[in-house]
Amino acid sequence: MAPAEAATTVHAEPAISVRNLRMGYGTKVLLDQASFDVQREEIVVILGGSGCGKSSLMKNIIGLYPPMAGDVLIAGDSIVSASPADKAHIQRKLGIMYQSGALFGSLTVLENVRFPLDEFTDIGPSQKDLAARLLLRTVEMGYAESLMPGELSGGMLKRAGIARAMALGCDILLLDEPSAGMDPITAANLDRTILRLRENLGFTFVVVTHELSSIFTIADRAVMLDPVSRRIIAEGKPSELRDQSKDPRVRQFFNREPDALPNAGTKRT
Ligand SMILES: Nc1ncnc2c1ncn2[C@@H]1O[C@H](COP(=O)(O)OP(=O)(O)OP(=O)(O)O)[C@@H](O)[C@H]1O
Repeated sequence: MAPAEAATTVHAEPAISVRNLRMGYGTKVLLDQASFDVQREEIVVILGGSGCGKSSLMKNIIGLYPPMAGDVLIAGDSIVSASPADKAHIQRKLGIMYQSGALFGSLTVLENVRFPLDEFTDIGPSQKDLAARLLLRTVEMGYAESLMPGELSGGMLKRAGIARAMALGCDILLLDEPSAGMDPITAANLDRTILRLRENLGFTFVVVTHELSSIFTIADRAVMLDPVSRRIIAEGKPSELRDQSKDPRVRQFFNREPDALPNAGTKRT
């Protein structure tokens, strides 16, 4: 394929396209009529109250659970209707890091990052080590390769988790609450890593997060879910949603306002 043609093809489709999705478990619907796109090299955050289905949406996007209705396209290919072989091929474009970072406690950091290469590739051991070292350097963790997960801070665990998620050559990363529970400096360092991966390597990100400072730092767009209506209630640039949304639930979230007190305005006797 000629370079010009390749460039056209690469940018023709959104990285992720969620189309009219209904998802949930059993008969319980968590989200319905959800449609949004994530463009290549975009950072989109998924927001919403606890239990509204953010992690479940990630799992539907990566094809771990089938939606009740609708479709999810990855670079134009449906992950929902793909054959098992095609689905595995599509999933190679996606890397996911769960809330815990989920490293194996009995393996060193380097072995953890090398693990997907051991499982899914037949490249030689020294090439695997080299690839794993490069990935660790990419997330500013080169110095920690021989440490055990139990010796890492929360921020280091997340970074190693990102390196492992990247190991199989994906270009779309889905991160589930990457900065939850971190001190502000560690969280800011992780935000910088995410922005650098986008700038330097062209990664696309979908990030579930509640952290307002992180949202305003990294997100090009936010998609907000609502557990009551089970719909997407807002989509757009975080600063515009904060300042211009007509929906009080959206303004409340972005301005970090508490709920109104039930008896507000009545005088206590
Ligand atoms: N595998 C499952 N089977 C059945 N119900 C599930 C399953 N996974 C999650 N749920 C339920 O679906 C709902 C949404 O869960 P989910 O983890 O997607 O929400 P969330 O928005 O990511 O929450 P949080 O912000 O607290 O992490 C919850 O009520 C949860 O108990």
